[in-house]
This record gives sequence, C-alpha cells and structure tokens, in this order.
Amino acid sequence: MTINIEYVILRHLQMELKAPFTTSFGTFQRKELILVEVVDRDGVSGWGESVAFSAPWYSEETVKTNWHMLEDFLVPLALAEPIHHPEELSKRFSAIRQNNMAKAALEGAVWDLYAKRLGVPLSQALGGAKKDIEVGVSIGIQPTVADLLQVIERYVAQGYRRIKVKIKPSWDVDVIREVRRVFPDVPLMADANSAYTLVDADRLKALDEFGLLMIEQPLAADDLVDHARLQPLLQTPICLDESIRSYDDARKALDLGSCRIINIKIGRVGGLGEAKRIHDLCAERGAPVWCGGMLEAGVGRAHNIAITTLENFTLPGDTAASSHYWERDIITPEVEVHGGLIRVPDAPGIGYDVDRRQVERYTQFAKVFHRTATA
Ligand SMILES: O=C(O)CCC(=O)c1ccccc1C(=O)O
Ligand SMILES: [Mg+2]
Repeated sequence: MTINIEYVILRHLQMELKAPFTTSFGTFQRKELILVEVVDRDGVSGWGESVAFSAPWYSEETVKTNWHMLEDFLVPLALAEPIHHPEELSKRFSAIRQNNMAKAALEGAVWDLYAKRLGVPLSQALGGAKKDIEVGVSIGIQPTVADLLQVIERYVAQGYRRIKVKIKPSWDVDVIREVRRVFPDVPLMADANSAYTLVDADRLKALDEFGLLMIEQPLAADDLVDHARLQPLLQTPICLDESIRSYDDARKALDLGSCRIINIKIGRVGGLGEAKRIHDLCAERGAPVWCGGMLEAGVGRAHNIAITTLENFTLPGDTAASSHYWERDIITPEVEVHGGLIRVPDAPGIGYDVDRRQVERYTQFAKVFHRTATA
C-alpha cells in the first residue's frame, strides 16, 4: 500500500477535566492537547493525539514542545515522501532524538489512516484479537482518606477490574491500610510517580502486607539501577512507567531485574510500533504488560483500546470511560465501560468517529501543512 499524505492539520485543544486529578508531582485541572489529522489524496482522514501535558512534570515534553517538533521536523518528514507502512515513518523519525509523544501523535494518525485504507480495525492491523478489554481506573490523591474511600466505592460499584491509587511519602502506608480494611479483596495497586528514593526502601517494604498487584514507578523517572536494587527487597512486583521510553529500556530493565511488569504508554515510547515491540519482548520474557493512561481525549483513548487487544496485555489498564474525564468527549460513540469491560470497536481504523463539532468547540487554534509541490 502507498499512503500519500496530501495535508496535515494540527489543532490545539483545551478541555476541562470533570474533577481535578492529583499525583505526587502536581494537580491537573484541564488538558491541553494537540489533535493530528492526516488526510490522503482521496480525502480519507487518520487521527492521532499528543498526550503531552502543559507542564514538564511527568516528562520533559510539553504541548508546546510537541507543536514545535511536529511543525518544524516531524510533519515535514511525513509529507516529504509517500509512506508504505507506518513502521517506515517511525524509521524516518529515528533521525530525531526523543520527543516520543510528538512522534507518537503523528505515527498514530498514520496507523489510523493505514488501517482505514486496509478496511480493518486498528486493533487487527496491530495484530490484536481481543473483542473486549478489561480496564481499571486510576484515582488521584484526595483531600482526605474518607473522600478516597468514597471514590473507590463508586468505581468498584461500576465494575472496574482494579483500582489504582496514587501515593507519595505523606500519603501511603496509612492510606493503603485503610483502603485494604474497607476493601479487603479489591485488586489494588499504587503509583508513586517517582516520589521515593532508595532511602525509603523500608517504607515501601511496609506496603508488602497489603497484597498489592504491583507498585508503579517508586523511584526516579530516569532510573533502572536503583529499581534493580529495590525489587529484591520487596515482595510486591515493581511496575515501571516513566523509566521505560523504548524497547531497549524495557530489555535492560528486564535484564537488570528492575521490574516484573511494564506499563506501556504509546506516547511515552514513541508510537504504536515501539509499543508493540515492547509488548512482544515482555511476552517472550514472561512479563505481563498493561496500558497506561495520560488523561487522553477520545482519539488517544481509542489508540489505547486498540493496542490493549494484543494478548500479553493481561492486566487491566488505566483506560477508563470517557465520562470519567469529560463532560463531552470528541468521539462518537464515547468510550463506555460495562462490568469493567470495553467492547473493542470493529469499524475500520480507530473505530470511533471524530465528532468535528466537539473538536471545533475545544479548538483554540489550528494550522494546515500541505505537501510541497515536488513531493
Ligand atoms: O486515567 C489516566 O489516564 C491515567 C492517570 C494516571 O495515572 C496518570 C495521569 C497523569 C500523569 C501520569 C499518570 C500515570 O500513570 O503515572
Ligand atoms: Mg504511572
């Protein structure tokens, strides 16, 4: 197949979250995001979403650095020559260091277009077979433990398959103890977003008694070595998020014993192709994976659903329902969760329609990039 991109539209959107979301590193009230639309000669559109945040808290990328990378480097590369497979585009992008979320946004749009041209769902184009995916929910740090228990109660009642709570040094052992007392059997995990160092090993070890499925990213965002020292001290499996930005990071983490589980975020690793390679490696090594979340709008959420259909995504991910985040999402139908399951769409590409009216409502500015006459 030959994909000839005729033009690319970048749109800057701003959406209010229904409720503020607090992690160990800060609070999110709204989401700014870049929506990428690639349009081919026949007028077929592919959609991607940059998952970078407004501020460089989770990683060094921001919405503005993503716009810069897309406008000045990545979009010109995508328009320069025809593309025969989305993997070819990732190879073109490899000349540019890092900036994985910017790369993934455009690569994802091309994957959607590719699957639409093949007439198959994106999940199938990626090699996934599941018809439903199991999902959990990530719950931010709350004002009080009583608030947290109430929020958990609500999501357990909605059928979510596991509960993830955010922790930090002043909100950890006592909080988890209380959650366990009230919900002795709920599949539970904790995400520290790098709030600890090796000095806190005893504190993290104290979490062992609560039978957590895993503890996510306890130590530094760029670390593999200290995690490899911590893991043998704990019974609870370590899951890495921030530290894994590529296939090679995943290989080194598994070789070193830095973790037993990997959270795959498409944006963090630079695209669906790299996400799939990490998935395959973990399958070979017997390490389960699950799909993380970045408070995505509908397009990013649809990409997460598609990758989660691969077989080694054996643990419930953070892909909650659209209504968990937004008054009104940008896709139709919205993503719904019933009994902790999302039904995988079977229409071509991402399988949801982008709601252009809603996109327009949320768009603050946009820019169109045309193929140059010589290409
Ligand atoms: O619901 C989601 O999209 C996931 C929420 C989440 O845990 C998260 C949200 C913002 C930044 C980092 C993280 C994380 O997984 O570490
Ligand atoms: Mg995380």
